[in-house]
Amino acid sequence: MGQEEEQAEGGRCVTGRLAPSRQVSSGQLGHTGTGCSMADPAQTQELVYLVTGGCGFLGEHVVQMLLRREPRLRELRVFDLHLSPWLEKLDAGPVRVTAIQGDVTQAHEVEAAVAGAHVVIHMAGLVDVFGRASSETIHMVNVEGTRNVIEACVRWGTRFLVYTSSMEVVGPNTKGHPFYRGNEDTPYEAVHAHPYPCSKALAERLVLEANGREVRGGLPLVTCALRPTGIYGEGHQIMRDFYRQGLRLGSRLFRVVPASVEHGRVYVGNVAWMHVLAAQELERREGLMGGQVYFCYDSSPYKSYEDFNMEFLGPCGVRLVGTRPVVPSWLLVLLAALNALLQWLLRPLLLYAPLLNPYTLAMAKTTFTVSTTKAQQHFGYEPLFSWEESRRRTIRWVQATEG
Ligand SMILES: NC(=O)C1=CN([C@@H]2O[C@H](COP(=O)(O)OP(=O)(O)OC[C@H]3O[C@@H](n4cnc5c(N)ncnc54)[C@H](O)[C@@H]3O)[C@@H](O)[C@H]2O)C=CC1
Ligand SMILES: C[C@H](CCCC(C)(C)O)[C@H]1CC[C@H]2[C@@H]3[C@H](O)CC4=CC(=O)CC[C@]4(C)[C@H]3CC[C@]12C
Repeated sequence: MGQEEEQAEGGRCVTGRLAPSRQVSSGQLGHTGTGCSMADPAQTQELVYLVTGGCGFLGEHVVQMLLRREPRLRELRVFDLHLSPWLEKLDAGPVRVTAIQGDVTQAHEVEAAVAGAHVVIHMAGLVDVFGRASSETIHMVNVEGTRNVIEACVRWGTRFLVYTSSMEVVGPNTKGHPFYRGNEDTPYEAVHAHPYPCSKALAERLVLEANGREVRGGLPLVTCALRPTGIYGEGHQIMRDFYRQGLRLGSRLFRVVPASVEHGRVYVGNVAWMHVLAAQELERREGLMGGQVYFCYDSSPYKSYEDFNMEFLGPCGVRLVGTRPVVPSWLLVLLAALNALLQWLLRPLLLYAPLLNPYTLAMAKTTFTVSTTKAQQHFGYEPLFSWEESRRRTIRWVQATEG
């Protein structure tokens, strides 16, 4: 198992919004040392990568991972609706980092960012299961945004596209059927009603169907989709919310779903590593990997959502009250429905978006775990971070969030 270096500091980054018809304008980072970069000077640095959604929770880890683990990187374009301040502190070594503020729903902005890129990792999206955004907005960003990325690849001759999909493309379904230690071939009735899983399923289909399309220059586009289960780790907003809630409730949280319901969870560093590896290997193994889906997995234990969170919140002083749910199931269903009603009633006045709603309750109550080795077999993926290391890093981050 790898022991990744701490995040690098230093260097500077030129940021700027692209003019619609211009190609990417970029700034050369100061060459202030190699930092964490794994770049081997003997290897030619020729590749241009684009990461959409590169300033999000997962995106930040992917950007850092690419800088450390892709020695052929010449330029890294980070495309996001909101650029983060940490971009300015990146130590990119000899790699040029170009920050692009842009919107995936705007085809011309996507085109300008893709032009000249060899590989695109597309993870920009609206991750919303709490009713913050309308279903139309979710569709526009997640589906039409993905369509724009594909069309831009075709137009500019970009051959390799890795899409961040989700376990939600499969389930849990609206009937609450368990998916127990399933793999990519396990039969499951995938029925979606919520806008988020619907959008991820549609976008994933677009990406997989685009595999083999002829891009500018006559060569085929090679695509694959990675399906993380619930990601955790440094930067995970929902974990932070639970921690704050626990502190507000006197360092306690109350068990609301049975401990027997298991959830697949995966460490953000391993999801990032899997993206980098998939992107690197697509070229060499296009026949095998093109058009394929892969669950993201590692050695994190199977537990209920609440028990899993306690692996990190427990050492930070929060305890989980109850070996069984402290609230009867019917009452929880009622509260979730009440929250949905309140959200609807209050919408003209304010945004009411609590963690509990009928959809999140259904998710929390349904077992969904994966057990697969497909990524290992197809492109040699092994988790970079052990469970112990993932846990240690996450605890340290939770402790620091309230510090
Ligand atoms: N967080 C999780 O547990 C899981 C996430 N995923 C997927 O991973 C990807 C990344 O998710 P997270 O990092 O968790 O979410 P995030 O919300 O932290 O990151 C998404 C990024 O996309 C950007 N973005 C949103 N709309 C955009 C637009 N119109 N144009 C350009 N950029 C835009 C956001 O500014 C943000 O930086 C998403 O595609 C999500 O569906 C999949 C499975 C699990
Ligand atoms: C917020 C839920 C837990 C709270 C339940 C309550 C209020 C009863 O205590 C989370 C339970 C399962 C989570 C989802 C799951 O990990 C899969 C996901 C995949 C994605 O692609 C995006 C995130 C998410 C939908 C994740 C969101 C939070 C939960 C619903």
